[in-house]
Amino acid sequence: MTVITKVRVKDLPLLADIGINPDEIGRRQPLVITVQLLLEGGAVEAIGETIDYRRIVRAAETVSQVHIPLIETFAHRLGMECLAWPGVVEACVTIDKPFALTRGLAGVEVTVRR
Ligand SMILES: Nc1nc2c(c(=O)[nH]1)N=C([C@H](O)[C@@H](O)CO)CN2
Repeated sequence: MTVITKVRVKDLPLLADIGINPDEIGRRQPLVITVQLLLEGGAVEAIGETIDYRRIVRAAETVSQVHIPLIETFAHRLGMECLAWPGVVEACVTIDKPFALTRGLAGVEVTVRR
């Protein structure tokens, strides 16, 4: 039997100093972030055998503290941080930037894998 465990934080709203345009530097804009982590190992019976999803929120908040030009870079940095945690073999980070376009919703998805 195979057990596949994924831990997810979905649609986390976050303010970040993000953007390639000069007027986007030094101010914070809303992002909506979803992170899904794939864990190795079997059935989870205790919090110590998984990733506390509050840790994902804290990591996203930490990445949002510095200016990052591209949402791809933000997603990659957050994914790499999560991948360094015990038992995480894959991190998929989706970021939407709700006010980037006057029409449509801009977003990216970055997956990093061990
Ligand atoms: N693929 C991307 N395209 C663009 C990004 C981005 O992060 N990834 N960012 C911008 C600007 O910062 C935009 O949000 C405002 O003009 C443009 N294109």
